[in-house]
Amino acid sequence: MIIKGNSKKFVGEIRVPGDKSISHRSIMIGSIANGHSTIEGILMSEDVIRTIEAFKSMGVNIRKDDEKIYVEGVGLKGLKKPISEIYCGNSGTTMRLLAGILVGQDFSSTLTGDESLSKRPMYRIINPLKQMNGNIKGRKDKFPPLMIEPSMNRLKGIDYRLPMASAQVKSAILLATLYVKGSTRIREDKISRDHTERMLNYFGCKIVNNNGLIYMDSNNILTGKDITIPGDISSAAYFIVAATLIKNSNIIIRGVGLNPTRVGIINVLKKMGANIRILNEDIVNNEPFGDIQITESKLRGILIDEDVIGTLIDEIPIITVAACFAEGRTVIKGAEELKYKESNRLMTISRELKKMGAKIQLLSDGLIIDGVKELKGASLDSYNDHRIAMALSIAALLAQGESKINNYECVNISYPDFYNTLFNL
Ligand SMILES: O=C(O)C1=C[C@@H](OP(=O)(O)O)[C@@H](O)[C@H](O)C1
Ligand SMILES: C=C(OP(=O)(O)O)C(=O)O
Repeated sequence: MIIKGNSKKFVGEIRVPGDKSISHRSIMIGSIANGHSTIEGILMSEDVIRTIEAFKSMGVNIRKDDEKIYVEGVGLKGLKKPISEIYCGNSGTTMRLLAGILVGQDFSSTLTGDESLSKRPMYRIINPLKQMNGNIKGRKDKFPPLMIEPSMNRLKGIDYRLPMASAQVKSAILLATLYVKGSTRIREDKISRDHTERMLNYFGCKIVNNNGLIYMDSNNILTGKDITIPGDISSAAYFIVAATLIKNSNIIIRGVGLNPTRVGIINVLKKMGANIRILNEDIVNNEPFGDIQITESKLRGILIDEDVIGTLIDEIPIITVAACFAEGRTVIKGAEELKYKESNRLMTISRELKKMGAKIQLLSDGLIIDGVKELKGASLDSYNDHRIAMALSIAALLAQGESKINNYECVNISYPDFYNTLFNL
């Protein structure tokens, strides 16, 4: 993909596709609920398609027409043994959350992934699921594939302190709790997204998240529901940063999810000096959403520390791009989790932006970014990581001269329409 720099103003209204985290959960929870669920606004990207295919392979009837997805929930115990391994592709969310559901089934299953997912850490879910009496193993007990055997109705609740801020680990435990005797208590010291808690609650489950202390009872019955999925703030993030930095820009992004555990990008950019307004706030199926208006503004460097990292974890590559154009120094700390994503994002984003003239120091748990006057076009690589490809594309638009983004097709993982929306703007 060739991108010419020096982009002219962004003006207009856009929508971004449905939230990826909520899309995965709508299929998973809809499939194991009793009765029909209708889902509007789902993200049809490679990661979410992996989740849809996984549940289809376990006998769930999932149909799509132009606008909606119809899921015939089979109930907690209604899934069937898949005829082969379940391939989770590039999707950590698919593998980790699905493992939580599968430890509660009466059949054995194997979860595999692509080259990137096969290197991502799984001990973080294997450990708590084993403590719950789940019968789950990984390669060297740490990596995919995951092999799961029936636990013979021996699953029990757990009292667990999350060792890292991870919604995927928390969600695997909560989904397994649907199949246990007793109750589960999870303590999270740092915020992670709470879509699972919100959706389980919406489907009728007894669950509370009180400032990071989550309590869930067993013996829940889930009932199918209608779900509308708000736009993905992680996808909106690229346009929010672009409109902030491109002269005379003024855009509105309609219908974006504004869950407080996800709006770190907005809080941080505002603190850096961005002109961002939230309009028309509302709530749908327990999830807040609204419109975001962004006008061009000057940014200054700030400290982004570990307390907020969980609320903007997937946005750090694009925040790093914003920081390159801010006045002064931006320090990102407590972001070690970025090393365990589709690529080591601390390393990949800093390495590629440096090719454009960025001033970035790599720390063991973050980055120090000194603002520069300009970036220059370069030949860049995404490392097959969708968030890196999109962040670099915005950097390329803002740079002087032309850039080439190699391996840009990975945007299909979370945002197949990314380049269409970008070039229309
Ligand atoms: O639960 C989810 O939907 C996700 C949680 C986050 O991962 P971790 O739980 O590993 O932090 C995030 O990076 C990922 O894109 C989606
Ligand atoms: C890390 C991500 O997703 P996952 O963990 O589901 O692969 C992401 O979308 O940036």
